[in-house]
Amino acid sequence: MGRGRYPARLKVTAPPPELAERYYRSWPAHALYHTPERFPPLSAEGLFGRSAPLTLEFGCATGEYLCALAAAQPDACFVGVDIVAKPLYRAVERATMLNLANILFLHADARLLYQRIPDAALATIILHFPPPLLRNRQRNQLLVSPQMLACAARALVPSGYLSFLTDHPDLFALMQELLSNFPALRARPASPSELAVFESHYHRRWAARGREISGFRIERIAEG
Ligand SMILES: C[S@@+](CC[C@H](N)C(=O)[O-])C[C@H]1O[C@@H](n2cnc3c(N)ncnc32)[C@H](O)[C@@H]1O
Repeated sequence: MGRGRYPARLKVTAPPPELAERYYRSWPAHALYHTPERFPPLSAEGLFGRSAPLTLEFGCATGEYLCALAAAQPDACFVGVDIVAKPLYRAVERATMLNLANILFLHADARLLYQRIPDAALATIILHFPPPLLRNRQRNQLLVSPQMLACAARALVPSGYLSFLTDHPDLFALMQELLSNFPALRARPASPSELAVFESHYHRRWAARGREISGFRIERIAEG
């Protein structure tokens, strides 16, 4: 079954400079790879200049889910990352309409960001409906990976958690298999309604197609 071309079809334009300055950063892959020290640490201090619980969404698309969280929790900070720019332009429109002061969108490859996240910088990581790139030639593009889990095990605060949802049974099984190598992370299967405060565009889309949606709540174990 096709996964759709929704972001490619979006009719949006790049935000004007004042809104880009407020809500949008672009961290190009070649610069992140060769000169990562040019970029600030991915933390509340580094990006917002304040100390606050930080939620990071890998693959946030149009920011629908993250903007709703940011509006509900004005004292916390939120960063949405996506490798495609167009949906992030829509995310900036949403943040502007809601006049949010606690959210940023980062145009970047999540896989190159792990190294920029300091230890214990994140309260929550959201990984909802990442693309199931399970063919051999796509495997190195997967966000469900040992590198992402190693990042979570180190970058989450103790008792912080990663919320993972997928409509793809093989991706769920892969996550389960990888988790067994991370004793610092305690995972339990969790229902979509426990993990998501509401259903995003993709959530609704896969549910409407009758796909079973499953997830894990993956917590960093607090040191004893
Ligand atoms: C199916 S959408 C899910 C959107 C959102 N999380 C939701 O729940 O509705 C997956 C998103 O992951 C993004 N993505 C895929 N690989 C990525 C990567 N390496 N880094 C950042 N974003 C990525 C895609 O561009 C796409 O917007």
